[in-house]
Amino acid sequence: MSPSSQRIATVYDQVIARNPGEHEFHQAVKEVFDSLGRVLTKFPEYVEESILERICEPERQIIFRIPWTDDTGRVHINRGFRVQFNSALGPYKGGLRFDPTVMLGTVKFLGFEQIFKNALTGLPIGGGKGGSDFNPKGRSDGEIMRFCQSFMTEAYRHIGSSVDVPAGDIGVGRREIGYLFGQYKRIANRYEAGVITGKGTSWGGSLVRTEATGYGAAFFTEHMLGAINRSLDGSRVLVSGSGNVAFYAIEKIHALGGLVVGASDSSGAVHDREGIDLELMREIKQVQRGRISEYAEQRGSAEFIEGRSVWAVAEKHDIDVALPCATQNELDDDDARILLKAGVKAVVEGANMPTTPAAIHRLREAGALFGPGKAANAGGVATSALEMQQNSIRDSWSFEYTEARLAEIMENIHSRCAGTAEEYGVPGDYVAGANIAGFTQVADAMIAQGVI
Ligand SMILES: NC(=O)C1=CN([C@@H]2O[C@H](COP(=O)(O)OP(=O)(O)OC[C@H]3O[C@@H](n4cnc5c(N)ncnc54)[C@H](O)[C@@H]3O)[C@@H](O)[C@H]2O)C=CC1
Ligand SMILES: O=C(O)CCC(=O)C(=O)O
Repeated sequence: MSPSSQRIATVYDQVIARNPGEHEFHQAVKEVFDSLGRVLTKFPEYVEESILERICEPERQIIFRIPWTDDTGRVHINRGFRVQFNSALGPYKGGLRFDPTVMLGTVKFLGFEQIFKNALTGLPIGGGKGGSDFNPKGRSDGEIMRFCQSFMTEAYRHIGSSVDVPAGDIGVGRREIGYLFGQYKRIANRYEAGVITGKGTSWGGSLVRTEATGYGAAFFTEHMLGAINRSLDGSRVLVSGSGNVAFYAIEKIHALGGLVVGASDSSGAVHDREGIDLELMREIKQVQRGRISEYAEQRGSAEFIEGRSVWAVAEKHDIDVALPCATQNELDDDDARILLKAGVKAVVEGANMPTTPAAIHRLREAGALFGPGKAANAGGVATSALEMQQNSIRDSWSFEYTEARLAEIMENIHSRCAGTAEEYGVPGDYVAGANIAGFTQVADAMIAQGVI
């Protein structure tokens, strides 16, 4: 084992020992560390300055009680988190997730990913993430509002437009951002628009932020396919999920000439041979907040596959491209096998860490392209940073201009990942390219800022 590999193994063992039971955090750290052997050999100062040890330790972790009252008057207690991971490049930036599965390890894995993703955008934002184990499913608007107000009653002390800027993630969309911002404004007694992103466009939000993660993932996919002389035009595509990221990924893939023949939610998947009808999907998922089975009930060309993931559609349909856009570890080794048999050429992560390490290995061994989330889904946070820019100059940009900025940022991320992979002797390895490019930028800034 080389001295660099030895050091990486030692620090990884320390991460496991210091963060027991946080398996998703361990997984995220390992995926980055696996790319860094050559980097540490080339830049011994990263070892001398203990950058690996420092980058795995959040600068600050806040855990708090969230009491709230339901519509019957019953009091509930949830747990809130904000992990302020790394501020070497700018104020902490990253979303909030409201989901019953959220625990400290979840927020740490997401916050860790966010450090490198935010670096790749080329914009001045550090890495952070937050959330709660609150389950918004089935809750009334009033209950959601009271929960968000209680969350912000504690969180407001820790955030600010130059300190830490939250946004949405799973279970947190425009409605929740509104309630969170309203409570911040009330307690802080100032209209500090840049304190949170994903706001409504009439009160400080940026056009394109809603669409940005999905659109960005589609742009990134198009660049990856371009590198092997293919394109989304005419491609048969599967997208998992049917939330914010999935919906707008499907919209842009269709605009670029692809056909998305499957989507899903946590109850199952739909297979639609004629392509997902987004107006029907919008009505069911965004307006009625219903289940995806209702889509199949109302659409003649669609079939509901109960309790299975969307990758099951690849047992019945040839597939060129797959975009996991729902949640972590949702595409495993068996799914990768099914997708490869169906002819998949590229898997691109719209979600954060949705592909298991074994699945990534299988896909890459088989010669399929693999686009990691920290690069492919960075369009959301990048557009959040554009929202912060607009807030600070009290301006709002047109849809066309903002989308053009997003497209340019995604093109730059693609060429940075591809170029870095080439430079380190692993052409086409977007995982290594993204990890090395993000890590070196953050590490250099940490060294420049001293031991803090
Ligand atoms: N919203 C954003 O701007 C960004 C989100 N992401 C990531 O994208 C992913 C999706 O986030 P959003 O679309 O914002 O959340 P969302 O709450 O709008 O949608 C999540 C979707 O995933 C589905 N889902 C959850 N668990 C599932 C499972 N086990 N199997 C199948 N479907 C399942 C839900 O039914 C829902 O359709 C997450 O990993 C998130 O961290 C990444 C970058 C930015
Ligand atoms: O826009 C943001 O700040 C949040 C984006 C996010 O949470 C993510 O990239 O996973």
